[in-house]
Amino acid sequence: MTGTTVRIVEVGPRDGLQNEAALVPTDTKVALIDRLAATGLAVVEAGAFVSPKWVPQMADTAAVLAQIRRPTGVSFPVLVPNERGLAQALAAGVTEIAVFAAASEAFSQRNINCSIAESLDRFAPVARQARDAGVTVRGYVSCVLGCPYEGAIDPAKVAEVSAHLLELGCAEISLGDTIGVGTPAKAQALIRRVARDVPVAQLAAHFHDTYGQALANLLACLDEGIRIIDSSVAGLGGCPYAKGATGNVATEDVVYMLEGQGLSTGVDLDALAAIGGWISTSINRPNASRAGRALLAKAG
Ligand SMILES: CC(C)(COP(=O)([O-])OP(=O)([O-])OC[C@H]1O[C@@H](n2cnc3c(N)ncnc32)[C@H](O)[C@@H]1OP(=O)([O-])[O-])[C@@H](O)C(=O)NCCC(=O)NCCSC(=O)C[C@@](C)(O)CC(=O)[O-]
Repeated sequence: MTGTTVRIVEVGPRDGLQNEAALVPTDTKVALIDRLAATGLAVVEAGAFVSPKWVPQMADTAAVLAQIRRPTGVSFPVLVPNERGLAQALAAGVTEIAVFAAASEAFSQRNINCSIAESLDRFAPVARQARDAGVTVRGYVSCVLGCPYEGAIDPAKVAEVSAHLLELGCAEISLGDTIGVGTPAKAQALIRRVARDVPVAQLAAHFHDTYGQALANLLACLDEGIRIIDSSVAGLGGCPYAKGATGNVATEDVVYMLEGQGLSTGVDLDALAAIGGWISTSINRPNASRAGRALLAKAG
């Protein structure tokens, strides 16, 4: 694996901040995204065109997109739940969107107020119109290793939803352990099952770190050929539907582990650690990155 490149999808400004109770000022979001985009990250998820009643924190996504610098080589995808969200995304000049489904019926209802089948029907015209406009589409599947309402999830269901998203034209499918309950053997079994229906090169691992298993799970996924990892600077985030659920695995921790394993990320870890420290202080939350805290302590 040494020398292999792993693409990191930074989801902090979206998945991380969407759960903050206090509204984060637009200027802070813009500064966060601009700083992240200067670290060597190729993808920084910038927001979501969802209902502001459901997720008030993402209500300023258009304003954020209007103000960020957009350096060449960095993409700034946004989440889109329906055609209305797509229209807003296209008006904002995005080049990449993500639709989001779940492998759990109960989670799908709570998150987007419809069944899995209804969500996939809803995404069909979204994906088609996006691709017609030259916009790349990513697909998320939530609850791939467990659901706060349904408990264990059958990997075959994850494979079925993932394959459907692929058929709709998603360029890649991100597998979300939304509540961070997975363990390495389960993560490995999941990837093996899903990879029977979706090429592993088109799969991303999106792990929350609630039970402290995310890095171990990622290693198991890397062994299975996964080369796209979602993570959140300073481990920002949580899940409104699962008490105690923490944010995504911290980007600093992922970069530290990958580079230590001889894998290449192209990301400036010291710069990332500084951003993690800054955003944690700015929004008054603990910095959840172990590597970030260690690097900041070392730097004095
Ligand atoms: C899907 C809906 C819209 C259905 O919501 P609904 O209430 O069933 O739909 P609706 O069509 O009846 O719309 C309700 C209201 O929202 C408005 N609306 C409708 N669409 C939009 C839009 N695009 N932008 C702005 N406003 C919108 C619409 O106009 C209406 O406003 P009202 O008439 O009541 O004033 C809603 O449930 C929703 O927005 N859900 C978003 C939930 C969300 O963002 N969750 C977090 C992201 S997923 C995630 O974090 C998991 C992930 C991806 O990270 C992976 C993992 O870790 O598992």
